[in-house]
Amino acid sequence: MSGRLASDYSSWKKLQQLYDSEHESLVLKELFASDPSRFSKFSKEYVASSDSANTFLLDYSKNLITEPVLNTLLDLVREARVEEYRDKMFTGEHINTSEDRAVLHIALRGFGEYNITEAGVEEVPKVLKHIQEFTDFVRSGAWKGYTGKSIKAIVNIGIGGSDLGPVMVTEALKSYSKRDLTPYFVSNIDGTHLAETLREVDPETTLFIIASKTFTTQETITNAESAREWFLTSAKDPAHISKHFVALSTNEKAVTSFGISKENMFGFWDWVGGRYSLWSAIGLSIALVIGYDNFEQLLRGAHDMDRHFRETPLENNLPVLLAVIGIWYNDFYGAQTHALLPYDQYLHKFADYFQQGDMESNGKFVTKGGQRVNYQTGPIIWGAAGTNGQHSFYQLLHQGTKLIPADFLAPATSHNPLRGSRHHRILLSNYFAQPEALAFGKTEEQVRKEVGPNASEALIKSKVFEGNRPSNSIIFPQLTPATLGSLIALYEHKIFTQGVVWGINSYDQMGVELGKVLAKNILAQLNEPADVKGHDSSTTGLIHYYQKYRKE
Ligand SMILES: O=P(O)(O)OC[C@H]1O[C@@H](O)[C@H](O)[C@@H](O)[C@@H]1O
Repeated sequence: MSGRLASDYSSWKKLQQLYDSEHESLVLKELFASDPSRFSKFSKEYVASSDSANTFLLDYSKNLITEPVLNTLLDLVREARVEEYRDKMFTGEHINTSEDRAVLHIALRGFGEYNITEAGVEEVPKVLKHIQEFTDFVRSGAWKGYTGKSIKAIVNIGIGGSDLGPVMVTEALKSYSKRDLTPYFVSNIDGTHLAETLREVDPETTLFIIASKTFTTQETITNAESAREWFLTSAKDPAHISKHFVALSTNEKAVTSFGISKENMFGFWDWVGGRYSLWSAIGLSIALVIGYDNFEQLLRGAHDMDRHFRETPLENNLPVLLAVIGIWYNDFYGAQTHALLPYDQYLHKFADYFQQGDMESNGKFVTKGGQRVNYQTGPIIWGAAGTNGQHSFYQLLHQGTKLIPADFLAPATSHNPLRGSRHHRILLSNYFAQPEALAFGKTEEQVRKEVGPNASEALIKSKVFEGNRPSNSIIFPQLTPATLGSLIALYEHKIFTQGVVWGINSYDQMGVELGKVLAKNILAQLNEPADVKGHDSSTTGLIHYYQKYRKE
């Protein structure tokens, strides 16, 4: 994160040489055949320091790496001074230089372990206590709505980091949820999102959580105002708002001027990035759904991974290993994307979550020092829960022309062991089979044997799997709050490590601003065709078409 170009590092140049001279010989089938200890060499078991039940295995042996490649990748981490920047993060230095802010989501789950002087850190326990008390109050039924009924539905109104984390985690930990408290998440400014949600809920038993770090985000504030209007149509008296609206924000002034009292506000601080905020007050909906104790387990799981990241030598440091393997494909093999493929229905939002987590953090072409990079930075993150993807896009993973590194994740035990876990065994057989098929493929010779002598050459060629397609596999005993916390933090620190190597600021998001400004300008021009000014002919033509056909 020094602002230097990564391509200037001697280890980067060495990696380029290694790639040029060796990539053709990096063939998984041969690498495995020539080294019976490859799995034990390139896999590691993680055991959380405070909880031995929180454990997982990371198998990275099915990657196009050798020990010299991996060692050089780790040299790159050293040359980029990742450990020094990691320590700066953990001591509260302002590593988000463009905004002059510390990056302290780690302190939200630090349980007082760090000696950080940044303002706000000392208030973390107080906010957690507030979350705990409020959560217990609502879940027990003691918190009553304006007609004296208990809360049955919570509607989180937020977008980006104020939505995706709570959505992903409440889905992931649904088996821990209080089933008579239904969560809804409204993010899109498209009125359909709010309207369809309001059809499902009753104003007398609904709690609205307005989640916005800034409390100025157009989508969230507009949705919140519309929700308040809907609520008051039934409740009439604005005094009832205090029983049905709470806010999660850093902006007390905006919260109170919206009509939510200070007592109903859960605060956090500017050093919590939106996409790293589920550990903060933004996690209130999570705590309401799974209960405070489980929320705390989630934080503890993340804290244990923080400790692993801080204390483990680079060779055994799991976020660092994932990061450097990603860099190898992204910057030397030219891979454009990275797939996250959880074989767990509960994790069906995992890839969506890390789309923001990774792409908003590392989708940047300028270093911290202001130089244009001459290499690729963050990959495109995408994915879906297995086995659904197998019946749609896996064709391209197996036989397409693109290299798509992928992470496969799965629990050994399901929370829903239907028919004596028959479903789960089938699921896991696919989880094991797909990386195997990607890595080792099927040769022309094997195909010929299968199809017999009368098959056409074209048919034979179409059935060949070239293999040599890399992946990581992560397997854990069961998806628990603590394990999920560790897994999320694993990927957060992977993103951190890559950002430092690429020399970019992973903690601002300047790239989302331009569109917001243009939309504001256009919004003021939408009424009259004569007002549409200052655009290119394409944008003007599109707005005129809309004006011709719109109905109010
Ligand atoms: O929580 P807020 O302030 O409403 O912001 C929501 C989102 O707003 C987006 O504009 C940012 O790019 C995200 O990072 C952020 O999470």
